[in-house]
Amino acid sequence: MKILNADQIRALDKSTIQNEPIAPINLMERAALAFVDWFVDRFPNTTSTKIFCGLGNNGGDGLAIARLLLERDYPIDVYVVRYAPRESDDFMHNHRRLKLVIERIHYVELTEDIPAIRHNEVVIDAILGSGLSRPAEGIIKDTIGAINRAPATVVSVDIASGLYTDQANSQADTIIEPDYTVTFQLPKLAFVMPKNGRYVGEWHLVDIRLHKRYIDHAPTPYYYTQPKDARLLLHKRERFSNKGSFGHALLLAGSYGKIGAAVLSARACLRSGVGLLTVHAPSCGYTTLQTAVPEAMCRPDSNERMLTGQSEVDTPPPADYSTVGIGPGIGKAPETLAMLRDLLPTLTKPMVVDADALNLLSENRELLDKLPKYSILTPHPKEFERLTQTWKDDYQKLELLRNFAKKYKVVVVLKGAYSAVATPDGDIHFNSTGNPGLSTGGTGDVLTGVLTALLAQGYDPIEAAVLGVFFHGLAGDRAAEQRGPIGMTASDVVDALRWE
Ligand SMILES: NC(=O)C1=CN([C@@H]2O[C@H](COP(=O)(O)OP(=O)(O)OC[C@H]3O[C@@H](n4cnc5c(N)ncnc54)[C@H](O)[C@@H]3O)[C@@H](O)[C@H]2O)[C@H](O)CC1
Ligand SMILES: [K+]
Repeated sequence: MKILNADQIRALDKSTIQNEPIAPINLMERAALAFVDWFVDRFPNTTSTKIFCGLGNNGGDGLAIARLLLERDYPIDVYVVRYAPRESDDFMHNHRRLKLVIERIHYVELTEDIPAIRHNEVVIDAILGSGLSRPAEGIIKDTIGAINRAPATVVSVDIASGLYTDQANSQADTIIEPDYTVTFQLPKLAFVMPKNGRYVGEWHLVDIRLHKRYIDHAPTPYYYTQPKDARLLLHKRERFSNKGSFGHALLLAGSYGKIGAAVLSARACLRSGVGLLTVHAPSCGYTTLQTAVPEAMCRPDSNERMLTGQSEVDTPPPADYSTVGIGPGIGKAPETLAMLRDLLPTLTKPMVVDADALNLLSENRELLDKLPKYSILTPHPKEFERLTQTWKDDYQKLELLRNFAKKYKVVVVLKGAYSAVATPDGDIHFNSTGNPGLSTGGTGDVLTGVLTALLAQGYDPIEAAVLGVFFHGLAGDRAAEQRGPIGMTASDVVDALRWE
């Protein structure tokens, strides 16, 4: 699913109006109806509801919503926040229509006009929408503040008033903090910015049948991965295939005290469909690995405690494996750095690089150019900051992410809420699965095993990253359902992995 910017959403409106064709006021009516269908499913018509309307089309939506809820016998109070001398045409049209069916419309011009809001009420926020062009000031700011301080449930129409659709707000901006945002047709970039969580709440899409051809042709680097997008990427398994058909992966993982990371990534790799797996780990981990992950072959490093790459067990060189995954629990010993330095020039196929392997790259940046093209890097924000620089906001972070992926021709999975998959051609795919329970030790090791398995099976690296992040997050959601987000562990995520 595409994510369009504010200008494109405006152009999409126009294109729908021209090509359907449909009168603007009827598109507004369609949007209002879609919102009301969502609303009546969640709030009974005994719910005391206050609708705050601005003077633009977001406000126009609010007036139409008020009229439609009144027709459904909801106890509605309407407050028009009169912040400017001019109203939009569609606002005026709905203003006239509403006055015919409602006893009284309240006008908020001074702070004393702002009503008290009770805890059992629902506030519908239709003050400012995607047309926000400057921070909320004056009576709008005061009204937003009052709504945020109130103990009511808040539902924002299209986007929280005061939140920019596709650019950073400043810390000082006053923005509605909704429990829900009901937006039209496509998600907004603001919704997948981790720092905006409190200004979005739980967001829902309602379809208002905007012009599909415009959407299909609209250029954007931003995408939102939905279940159907991910499932389309899944390779079907042929009946008569053998383990050789699904690749032989090599995982370089573990150090003294962190053999568990190697166990988790190995188990996840096997749970993600790899044909064969060899784990190269320090010899202290040999018995553990052979016991905990009997399905994996183990190549013990000559060093007891850390990876040097040497082993008395003779196996093919890393380049002969379908894919190499490196990083979980490896530490940053000089011997391990030396192994990485020797390893990279020998590899041409995309690999998976995680955790301390990323940190070693940050500290030895000349190695970045040695990465096989289209390798998948899986930093969490701190590791990404070390690879690049600090950023002032989520939007600058996206630019850093896109530039890094393009510069080194790698796929970067920036883990976190709405994990972002940045591709060498400058696209970013935001993930739709996962939950805060995944921020528990070891889930990154699990993702490394998942991605290594997908590359070993021949998935295109971009597809592997989008697919792997999706199903890893889905397994996290299942684990949270079974154990709760607090009690779940990375092992639960491995056990919850399912590929269908
Ligand atoms: N396709 C869709 O998504 C549809 C969306 N609809 C609704 O239309 C709004 C966008 O309408 P627009 O008039 O462009 O923007 P606003 O309603 O937000 O109007 C704001 C209005 O006020 C001015 N303004 C901007 N920032 C401020 C500010 N900080 N203080 C005061 N005034 C401000 C600006 O000049 C604008 O004109 C969208 O959100 C949906 O709710 C359609 O109804 C249906 C299709
Ligand atoms: K709004």
